[in-house]
Formats: sequence, structure tokens, C-alpha cells
Amino acid sequence: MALRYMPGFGNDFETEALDGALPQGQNSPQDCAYGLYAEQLSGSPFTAPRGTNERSWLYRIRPSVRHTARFSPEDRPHWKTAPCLDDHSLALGQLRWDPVPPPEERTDFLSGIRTMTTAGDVMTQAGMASHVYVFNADMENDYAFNADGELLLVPETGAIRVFTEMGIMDVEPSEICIVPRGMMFKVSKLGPGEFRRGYVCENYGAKFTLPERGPIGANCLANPRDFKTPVAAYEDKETPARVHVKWCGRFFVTEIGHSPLDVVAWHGNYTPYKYDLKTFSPVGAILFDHPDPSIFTVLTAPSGEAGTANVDFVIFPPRWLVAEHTFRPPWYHRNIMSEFMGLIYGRYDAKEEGFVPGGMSLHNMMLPHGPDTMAFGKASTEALKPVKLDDTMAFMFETRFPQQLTRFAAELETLQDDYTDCWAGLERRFDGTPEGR
Ligand SMILES: O=C(O)Cc1cc(O)ccc1O
Ligand SMILES: [Fe+2]
Repeated sequence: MALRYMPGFGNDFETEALDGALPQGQNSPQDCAYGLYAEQLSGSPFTAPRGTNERSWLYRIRPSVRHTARFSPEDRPHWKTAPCLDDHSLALGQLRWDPVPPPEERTDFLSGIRTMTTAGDVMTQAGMASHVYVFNADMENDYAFNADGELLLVPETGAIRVFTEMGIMDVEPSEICIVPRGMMFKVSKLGPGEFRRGYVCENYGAKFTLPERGPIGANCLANPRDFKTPVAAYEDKETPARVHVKWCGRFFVTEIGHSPLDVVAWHGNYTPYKYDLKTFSPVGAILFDHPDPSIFTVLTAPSGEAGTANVDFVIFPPRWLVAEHTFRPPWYHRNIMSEFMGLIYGRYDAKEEGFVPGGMSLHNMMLPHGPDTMAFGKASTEALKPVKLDDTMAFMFETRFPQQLTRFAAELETLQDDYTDCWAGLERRFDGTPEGR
């Protein structure tokens, strides 16, 4: 089934799965068409300024109060929430991992979340968590919502289907999607392949939005029309089901007798959406030098302090390298922001080896990093012809808060204990002559 989507970022959309299900001219009719219930889902305070005011009206088979009966606590030991200091290893350093291995037992998306880092404090709606998901089973009659933040999903192995209250999104590697805070959803595998793996940024703070463009102007980078919001879709299913809730870092479950994905029509601007990273139009240095990676920001979640993101989602897409008399890869640097990186496919230009698709690196607040010895050797001597970096897609979750390692991440068997050796060959080159080499 080819799914349908509506283009635009933050638009006020409207969609109905059954003709006439959406009230016109008002939100709350006395008696809705098809016997549906009207319900508002608020993604911002009622009184937020117009530019950031988000809410949607859902017309559904049952009101959400019927989808959450009595909550019982539930254990999800691998999904951690900030602050999570007592659980993390005290080790400090530049870290890198090979991919998290696929699960051996039956594991669905929810039980397949593995938290790598947490940052900030969920109770104050500040910070984020970097997770990996690995799963091999569909959520059939298991549904979830996360009150702690929105989820940015970044598939790496295999495509997934994300069925939300407001419609269905099929998302494959190179695409990302957002499940808003509080929205019911379930995730299943799409297409062939035993297991699915990807990355997740759980954003506790203000919602992701498009970055300002400044002097770049109205076009390029992530263009609003390339964001796709699903049309209304619903399940009319009377069957034993479970709704799992994440709330202030704790998990609860409630048993119900039907699917909570029962929204037949909706309108509003608080919505899930997906985006293909291949549609990002990178802007970069076309004469010399290496700009800051902020020019590759796809989405930014502001923290309230200008230019200081709660979390930025940044990509390193295919692009031409043309800068003259320039060391073209990332420079050596130290950053007050904390950088969690992953690789969706291909190779990353600062690391010749060791950073593989599905792998991760963590360069925390103020910890030095940059190209490995091989990348330095190559980039500082190569003839500077135009070169296309092709077939590559790396990304970064960059946050103003230090990212605290979970015990899972510290003890993961794929942690590379020799990672920092990648810089061991960077010998002293200072030789007292001004010419360089
Ligand atoms: O560390 C990294 O690899 C990410 C990164 C890339 C870049 O081009 C400049 C700065 C930066 O942090
Ligand atoms: Fe960096």
C-alpha cells in the first residue's frame, strides 16, 4: 500500500479517512459525524505565542480516556532517562562503538530501545537521550505514548512502519521521522530482513523546528515542503491490547480491549512527520576553509537561550569538496556542546576506519577530537581537485548538556577500547621551518 502524505513543515493540516468525518467551521460539534468523539491534543501551552502554538483536533471512535484504564508499573531496564547519574560509568573519554548486535530473543521496538546517553533533566523538560533501537518483532497489539518528549527516529538497518494516532509513516534508511510527545503509536518492520536497527533522539525540551537561515536566505538546507505528514488512518480493532506509557522516566502499562489508533479524521498543526535526508540541500565552503557543522542542521530544538540548542539534529550528507588550500575534513576541535554521532550508510570523512554504519561515537563537552591519523595524512597532502563525497550519511545529536553514559553503553561489548589510538600516530610535525611540509 503506497501511503499518502501532506507536504509542509508546521502547516495547519486537515485530513479525513472517511468522507465527511471532519467537522467544518467548528471544532466541537454537539454531535460529530459517524458518532465520533472530538478531542484536542495540545503540544504547546494554550497561550503560547502564535508561531509556536501547536494543537490538533482528533475525531475518534473512543476518547483517549478509554485507552488508558488503570496504570500498572512496568520494567524497561534498558530505556533510561535523565538525570541518570548513578547508573553511568565514571569513565571519561572519547568513545566509539561498533553497532549494537541484533536481539536473539523476540524483541519489539519498545523493548528494543537501548539508551546510550542521557542529558539534562526530564523533570524540567530540558535535555535529551541518545538511544539505539534493535528489534525483530512487530508491535501488533502493543501501543505506546511518551509523555517525556518527542522521538526522532533514524533508521539504519531496514525500513519501519510507524502507525501513529494521526496516520501511518513508512520510513527507510535515509529518512527520519518524528513522533510527537504524547502521541500514541506502534512500530513494525517493513519489507524483508530479520531485524531492524536505528537511532533515536528523545527530546525532553521544546519541539524540533527548522533552524533560522540568516544570510542563506529562503532556500536550501531542509526545505519545508520536503517534510511529510501522514493522512488520517485508523484501526477499528476490538481485541485485547496494551498501552505502554513513559512518564518522567518511569513506565506503566494499561490493558484495554481495542486499538487506541482510532482517529478517523483530524485537523491541526501538532503532527507526526517524516523527512528524507537526501532532500537536504547542503550549503558549504565554495572557495576555502571548513565551516561549522551548524550549516548542516536539519532540525533544532531550542533551549530558550539564543543559539544554544537543547539539541540539534545535524547531518553530513553527500557533497562536493572544492575548497582551495584547505584542510577539508573537520578540523581538530573542542566543543562546549556534546556530540553523539551515528552513521546511516557509507563512510565519514574524518574517520577512515572504525566508524561503521550502525556504530556510534561520543565526543562529550570539551573533549578534543577530530580526524584520525589516516584521514589527516590524506587530507593534508592530497591534490585539492573537486572531490565528491558520495554515498554517505552520518548524523549528530548535539546538545548543550553533557551526555552521561549509561551502564549499558559503558559495558557494551562493541565499545572500542582502542578508539583513541586512532590519533596515536599524529606525531609532532613542528620542525622549526616556516614552509610547512
Ligand atoms: O566531530 C565531528 O566529526 C563533527 C563535526 C564535523 C565538522 O565538520 C565540524 C565540527 C564537528 O564537530
Ligand atoms: Fe566534533
